[in-house]
Amino acid sequence: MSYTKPENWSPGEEITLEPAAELAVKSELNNLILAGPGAGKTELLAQRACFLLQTNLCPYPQKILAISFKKDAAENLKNRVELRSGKELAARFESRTFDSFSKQLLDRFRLGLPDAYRPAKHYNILTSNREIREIVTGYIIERHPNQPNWMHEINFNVLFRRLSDDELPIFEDGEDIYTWVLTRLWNVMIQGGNGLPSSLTFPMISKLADYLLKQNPLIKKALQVTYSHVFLDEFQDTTHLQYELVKTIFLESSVILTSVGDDKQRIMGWAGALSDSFEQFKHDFNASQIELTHNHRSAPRLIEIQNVMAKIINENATYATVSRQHSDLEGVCEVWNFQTHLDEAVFVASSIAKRIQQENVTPRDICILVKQYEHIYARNVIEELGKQGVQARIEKEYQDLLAEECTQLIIDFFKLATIERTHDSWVRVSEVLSFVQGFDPDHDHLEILKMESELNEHIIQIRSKLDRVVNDEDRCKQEIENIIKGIYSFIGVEKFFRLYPKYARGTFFNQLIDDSVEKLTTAYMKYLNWSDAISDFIGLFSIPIMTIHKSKGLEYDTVIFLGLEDDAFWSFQTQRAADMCAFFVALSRAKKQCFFTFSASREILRFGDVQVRPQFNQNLSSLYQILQDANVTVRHISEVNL
Ligand SMILES: Nc1ncnc2c1ncn2[C@@H]1O[C@H](COP(=O)(O)OP(=O)(O)OP(=O)(O)O)[C@@H](O)[C@H]1O
Repeated sequence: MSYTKPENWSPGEEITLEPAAELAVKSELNNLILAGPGAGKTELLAQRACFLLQTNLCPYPQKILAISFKKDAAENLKNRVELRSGKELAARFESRTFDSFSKQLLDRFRLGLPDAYRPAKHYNILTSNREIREIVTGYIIERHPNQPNWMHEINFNVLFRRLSDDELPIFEDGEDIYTWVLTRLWNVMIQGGNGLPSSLTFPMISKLADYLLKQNPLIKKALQVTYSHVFLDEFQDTTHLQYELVKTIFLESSVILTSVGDDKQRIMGWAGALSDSFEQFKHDFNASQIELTHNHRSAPRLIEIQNVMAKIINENATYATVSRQHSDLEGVCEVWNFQTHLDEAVFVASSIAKRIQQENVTPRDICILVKQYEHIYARNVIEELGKQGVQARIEKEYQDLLAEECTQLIIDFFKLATIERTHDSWVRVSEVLSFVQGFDPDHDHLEILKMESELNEHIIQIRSKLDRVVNDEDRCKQEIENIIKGIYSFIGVEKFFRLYPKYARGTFFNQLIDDSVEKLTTAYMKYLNWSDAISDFIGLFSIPIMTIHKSKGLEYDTVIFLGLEDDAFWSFQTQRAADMCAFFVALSRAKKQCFFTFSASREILRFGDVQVRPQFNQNLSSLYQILQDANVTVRHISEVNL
């Protein structure tokens, strides 16, 4: 492998780094990089990874660890690095979510925990507080029926918080009822019994990983040697637990940390994001602060509005400047007012349809955002879009599945068997196969040629099977399932699991395969041709609909936010800062156009029922005032306009 000298390294073709970004890319110190939306924070991490790998400043065989919040963000970063530096170098770039990183630590080093805190090998993962409450009220009461009336003294919100906050091991303190419950809760969740499997939540997993590293300094040392550099993306949303784990592993080591973030996009406060993560990081890691000012994403008019909002969220916010790719007047932001959600649906759907038909915009360039309950807020818009021949889908049902390597591989095999020009898929599949087989691309030429010829054969077989799929849902599903099983037995499931150990545990892999089979069947039955079915599965034909939380880090030509109303922002009075940040995230996803709707009546969820209710914007009046001050047009759309 030949490496580039640091002084000769340059970023990719379309990328120009502002001086502060170049400094951050090449720095050999701990840095906190602060920048607004679209400033290229994620891009900067990708560039920095390429710089460190291509120059060998991350010296072989050491690795870079990048931690993101969402699976698709981690995947996106990994893909950008792979694209620029090739799979071989990118193999030393480990891009993960916090949850997957802490789970991997626990799974690998579980035996380093004392018995009392060692979960079963195949523990269950719980994702809701409701399940924990059931364990407390069911299992603990059953085992300790004679305890005093402690249930009445327990505030479950405090208990949930302390389950992830209290240091391990927990010591019972007679003065503190919570320690009594927590000791038993940890015990029953770790050991399981009476029909309950060993069960953990992700915060508990993080806590256990932290505990195990504190107990085993040698494992900690090994991690410090494994990684030369660590990246922390979206650092504004780091929780206390996550930050503790980072400190436990990397504080006072020679590992170089780069954190990037934007305090105006802090929208995970409800999930325990630290409010002073930037200050803590600078202090603990003696990190320098670097600020970026360009906005590479949005048109000038939108940046103008973002700048107004940014100052209100944080009076010290840096003024974002326009990157050169736009003309001065570009960018549209409007509020659309309707009498009913049905009027809203008709107008939104026809505006979208018009834009797609007349302006060369694809469904994937447009995004519909809501604050919560996508299926309620967007139901009528989806229906109206359908009438106009435009598909829209609730993206969370696909986002995680499509970000998985095992799903991407299935898509690549299907593309190779059904679509003609698929060079990228060929390269990806043959790279995975070489990796799985342990071939060295510089030396094992003959083996790779043989493998590629077998791959070709296998693809021909898949093609003939796909050609025979019939217009019968059950048989179609069965055939797709067989083809996918065939793909994994061709690759070698055990070997594939060694490359991605996350799939070897529990039923995760099987669930992903079942889900892919289900969704591919639905897509095929819709089009009865494979090229369209695959495009549909990966979402090319549909407008994505998601919550603001799910839209973090993403960007679209046009963003339409449905329901800028008091009911959607029900906590605005008590959580003004968090809701302003959420609004800012929505606004800043748009490259060219951003619309917010208000409807005087709409369907909302009330006491478990969907009901039509009048809507108001009094609680949001300060937000509307900001939009008015920024000269955002408010359009009243009546039946006449429809
Ligand atoms: N240096 C650059 N030159 C040109 N384009 C860039 C540069 N950096 C980023 N971009 C482009 O600008 C857009 C925004 O970049 P990116 O997603 O990295 O921003 P971000 O700061 O992470 O945004 P956010 O915080 O809003 O999620 C992307 O389309 C990216 O390709």
